[in-house]
Amino acid sequence: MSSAPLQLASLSGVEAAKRAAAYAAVDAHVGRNDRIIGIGSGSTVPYVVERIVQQGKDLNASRIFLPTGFQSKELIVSNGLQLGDVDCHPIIDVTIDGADEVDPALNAIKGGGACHLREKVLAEAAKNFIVVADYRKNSNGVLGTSWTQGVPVEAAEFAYSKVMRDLTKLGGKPVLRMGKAKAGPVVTDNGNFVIDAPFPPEQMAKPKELLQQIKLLTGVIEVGLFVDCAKAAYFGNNDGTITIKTVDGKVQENVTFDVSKAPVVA
Ligand SMILES: O=C[C@H](O)[C@H](O)[C@H](O)COP(=O)(O)O
Repeated sequence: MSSAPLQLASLSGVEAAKRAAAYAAVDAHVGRNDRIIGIGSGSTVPYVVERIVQQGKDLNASRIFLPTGFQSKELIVSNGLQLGDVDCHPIIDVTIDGADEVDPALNAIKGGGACHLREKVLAEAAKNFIVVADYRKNSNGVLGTSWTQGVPVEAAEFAYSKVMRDLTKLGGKPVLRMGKAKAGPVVTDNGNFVIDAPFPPEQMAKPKELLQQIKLLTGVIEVGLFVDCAKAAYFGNNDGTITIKTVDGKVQENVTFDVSKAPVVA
C-alpha cells in the first residue's frame, strides 16, 4: 500500500541536503523496537525529530526521548514527545547527533554549540551513535582541517585560567569562548566555561592520545573529541545527494533519498 506524499516545507541547497541526511539516518537506525532515544544538538537535528514525528503518534507514545541540551529539550517538548533524562535511562537504544567535523574513521569534533558534555554521555550510553551533518563536516583529512577554531574543552569556571595554561603546555593555543550577545564568556548548560584549543595537525592526527592528555588535566570536565563512538555518519551534499560512511570503512556516495515518502518503520 503506498501512502500519500508528505507535505513538507520547501527547502533548497544545504538545508534540503541536511533534511535528506537526517531522514535517511532515522529510517535506517530508529526502528520500532527503539524506545529510548537520544536527541542531539545542532542545525541538522530538527530534521531528525521531524522524521521521528512522521513515524507516528502510536509508536512515539511508547518512547522516551533524552536531550543533549536546551535546544534538544525544546525540540522534544515542542513536538509533543515524552521527555526523559539519562540518569533514569543509562542504556539508550540510539542517539542521533550533529558534529562539527568527522574524519574518515568517524572520529569527530563536537561542541561548537557547547553541548559536548551531555552529548558525549548520550553517545557513550547509546547502543548506536549516529552522526548527521552536511558535507562541510565530512573531512577526508585529520580533524581540525575544516573546523579550525580548535578542540572545544569544557572546564570548571574557577579553573579555566589554569586549564588554559595546561593546554598551552600541551601544545595548544587556547582561547576562552566568549558570548555573542552577552558580555563575558559562554556558560554551558552545566554552568561551566568552554575553551577552544587548536592543536597542530601532528597532534590532531592522534585524536585518542590528545583526548586522553586533555582529559587528565584537572579542571577539565569534557573534551569535544569523540573517538571510536560513531557507528555511521550521514552527510547531506550540496547537490541533494547523501554520503553515508560506516565504521567498517564503507562509503556510499551519491545516495538519493526521496524526502516526500512517508517513513516505513523497520
Ligand atoms: O555543541 C554542539 C554540537 O556538538 C553540535 O552537534 C555541533 O556543533 C554541530 O552543530 P551544527 O549542525 O549547528 O553545525
